[in-house]
Amino acid sequence: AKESVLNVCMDAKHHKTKPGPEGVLHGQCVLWKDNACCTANTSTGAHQDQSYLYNFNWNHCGVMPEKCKQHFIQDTCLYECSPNLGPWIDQADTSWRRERILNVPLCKEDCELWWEDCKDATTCKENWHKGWNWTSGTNRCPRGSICQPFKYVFPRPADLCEKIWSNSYKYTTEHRGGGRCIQMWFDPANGNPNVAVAKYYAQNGRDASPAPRAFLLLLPAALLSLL
Ligand SMILES: Nc1nc(=O)c2nc(CNc3ccc(C(=O)N[C@@H](CCC(=O)O)C(=O)O)cc3)cnc2[nH]1
Repeated sequence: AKESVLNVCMDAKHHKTKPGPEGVLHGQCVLWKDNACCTANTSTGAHQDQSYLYNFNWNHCGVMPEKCKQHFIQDTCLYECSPNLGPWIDQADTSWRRERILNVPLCKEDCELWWEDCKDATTCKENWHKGWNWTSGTNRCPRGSICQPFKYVFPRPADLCEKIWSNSYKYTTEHRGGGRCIQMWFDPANGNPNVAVAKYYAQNGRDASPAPRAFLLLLPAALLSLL
């Protein structure tokens, strides 16, 4: 098992160097207060429009509906606070972060509810990491782009979850509670379910998924049958 990827924080813009308890985390980030990569300040920023975190403007195509914004806040909390994303940490080497997350297997329900609650919100871009007009100090739609409902920009839930943050997430058909996918939302009364998910992927490889694994197990028999 690759223990080194368990209980770690990525080397990015606002992350702590090591996870640890935080007395108070704000609002939706409270789920991570027993063990977090974010500070209280970062958790507060996660809830603000155009916070100091990235000066990012959710309302770049009109006001983002509250039910949609909740998912973006939860995404920010997971991204900034989770100590269980180690198996998916990758080099980023951009101006604002050394490391990023890549292909975190997001639970089907979390992705689908995010899409459902945002399908009528509007945006002008598919990838929110790059290509904005920042001349005003916050991100505005670049020339030539048009504001459209999410359901046209991201026809399926997978398009939203995967494309919006440059493949931070991978859409999966794994279900919440099954221990094979990362949950953006969970009930902290039952502990953090993502601890076991990170452990599983640390042991089995971050690309572990039932179909390729079954294939790999059968591969020796298939090769022998050729002799
Ligand atoms: N799940 C998840 N994964 C992430 O990677 C993530 N990243 C952010 C950070 N968001 C952003 C968005 C834009 C810029 C930005 O400055 N974009 C510039 C290019 C900067 C560069 O690449 O050097 C631009 O061109 O718009 C920075 C951070 C927020 N939530 C996330 N949530």
